[in-house]
Amino acid sequence: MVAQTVLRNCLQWAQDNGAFIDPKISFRITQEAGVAAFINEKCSPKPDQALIKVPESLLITSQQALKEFPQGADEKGLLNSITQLYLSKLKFGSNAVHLKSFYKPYLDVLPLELPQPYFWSTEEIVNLHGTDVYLTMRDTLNKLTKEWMGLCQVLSIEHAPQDKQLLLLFEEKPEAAVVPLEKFSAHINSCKLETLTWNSFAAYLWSHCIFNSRAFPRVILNKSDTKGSDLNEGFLYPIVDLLNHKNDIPVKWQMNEHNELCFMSQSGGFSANDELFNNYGDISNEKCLLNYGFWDSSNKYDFSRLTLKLPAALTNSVPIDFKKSGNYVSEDRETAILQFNLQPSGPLPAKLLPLFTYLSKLKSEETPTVRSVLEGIDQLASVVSQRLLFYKNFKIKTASNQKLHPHIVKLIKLYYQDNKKILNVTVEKLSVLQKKIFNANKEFSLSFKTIFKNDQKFANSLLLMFGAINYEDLITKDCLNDALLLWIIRSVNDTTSKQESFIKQMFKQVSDSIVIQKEDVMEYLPFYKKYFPNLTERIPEIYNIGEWGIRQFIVADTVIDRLVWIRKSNNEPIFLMKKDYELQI
Ligand SMILES: C[S@@+](CC[C@H](N)C(=O)[O-])C[C@H]1O[C@@H](n2cnc3c(N)ncnc32)[C@H](O)[C@@H]1O
Repeated sequence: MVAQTVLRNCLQWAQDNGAFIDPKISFRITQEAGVAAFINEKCSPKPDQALIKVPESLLITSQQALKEFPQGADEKGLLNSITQLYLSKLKFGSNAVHLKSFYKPYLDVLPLELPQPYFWSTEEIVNLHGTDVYLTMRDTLNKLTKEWMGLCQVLSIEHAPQDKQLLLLFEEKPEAAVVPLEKFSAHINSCKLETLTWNSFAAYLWSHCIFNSRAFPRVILNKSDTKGSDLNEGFLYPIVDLLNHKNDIPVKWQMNEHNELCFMSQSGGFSANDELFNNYGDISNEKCLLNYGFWDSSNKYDFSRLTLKLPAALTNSVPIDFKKSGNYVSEDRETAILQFNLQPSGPLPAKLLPLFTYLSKLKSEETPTVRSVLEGIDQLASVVSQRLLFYKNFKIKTASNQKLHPHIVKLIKLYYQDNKKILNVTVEKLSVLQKKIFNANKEFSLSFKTIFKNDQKFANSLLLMFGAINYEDLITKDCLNDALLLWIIRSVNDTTSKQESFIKQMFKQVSDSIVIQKEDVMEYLPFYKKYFPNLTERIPEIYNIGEWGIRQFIVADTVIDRLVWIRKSNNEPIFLMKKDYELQI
């Protein structure tokens, strides 16, 4: 944490060089969030009233960086990287560079020790294993190292001796291979921040994290040369970058006619001791953690990410453009990776249920049906529940002789807790949605439990056959499917009843179109012999009426595939009339 004097010197430096800081603001150092700005007395600044004005000459931009590294002038895509390298040089260059720098008071206020997880110890990072944050960090560090190596090459900068091992890791690996996160953390932790050399990877990582957590977009400078340039290009904005973040806070950054970049808060009124916040963008906790090193459990923009790895052919068969919907991450010949952000409140991600509905569609269903959507919800709930187990089972891992930083342990626990909460809510949402869809289509359904209750004659036959006294016994005795097959044939043979007509219709449809091979008959024969002719003789009032040939069973099995949805929550088979379901895709 920076010292009071360092903070005071920075504020003084800015004011001595033309910055304006409204006297109603004071900056203090807080335990939870480092430097923070507070309002001294009750006030209501007007929406266009600048509370802080910083002359352009105090900003650190790519222009200054290019003066230091003119070889990079043609590398338009590398401007942020070059500015970050420049910041490394300013902060960690030999004392002479640093001490002489105009920016010294500002550089001193930039904390050496950063809270972002890139600087956590290997023992702390192990606790992120299996999370999205872990994968993002690993991929970012791989990308960043390559970017830094390329930059050093373009700018003819020698590598620092302490990076030898790190460079070897990349030289030994084939281009596409990824270096594990633990290798990076071992390397980063072996570097002492106080004695970093400016051209080292750790210094570049520090700069990258400072830039990521403090830079502002160049477009706000309103420069004529901004047009057509990289929208991601950033610059450092001393003093205003001392403000902490809050989602939804309305703020404005604007250049005035005196070339001062102004900060306006549009929150309306403040009470004494209110914190004056900036708004870094409405960001999720994952971003808060990775880019800024903090977590806010009340964050309404939070989400839990659901990553799905599916066979590419399967995703391609679904008529949804995942690239357009922003769910698509990558694809090789065999696998497609899709991501969906599950939010604590609000609806499910738009394309998630359609995806699972299409994946649950039978060949015999040309379009999504009530059955496929109900089945899709079950499949999705099972995927979410599996992920939920991962978060639920988490326990902090630590080697007995290793002390983890209590603040980091708190962040890790919050990460798991809040992801768990979101996934729990999602499972609940899916269950409510499933009930809603089922109830809306109840008149087109027939539960086997009800059939069992109402058809006493048939239930008695099952008692004789399986010893099943009640419906639950069918499940425990593992004969539910056999009972279903027998009942379908009984119902088809019962020509007097007008009920269950959709089942009879489907039976006829399958029976008319099915081509039965010798192998099918062989497959069903043992099952058939188990019951026939025994049943015909013992219970002729059911099993000697109509047709009970092996063919009937083969057809009935297909009818089950097409019409029966087994409700996951209680394993109950329910006949659903084939009915289109309109999905919003
Ligand atoms: C742009 S700087 C703000 C000034 C910073 N507090 C400092 O000490 O220099 C961003 C950093 O401030 C801290 N920060 C910002 N907003 C925060 C918040 N709402 N809660 C906790 N820390 C926060 C994080 O460490 C973040 O990386």
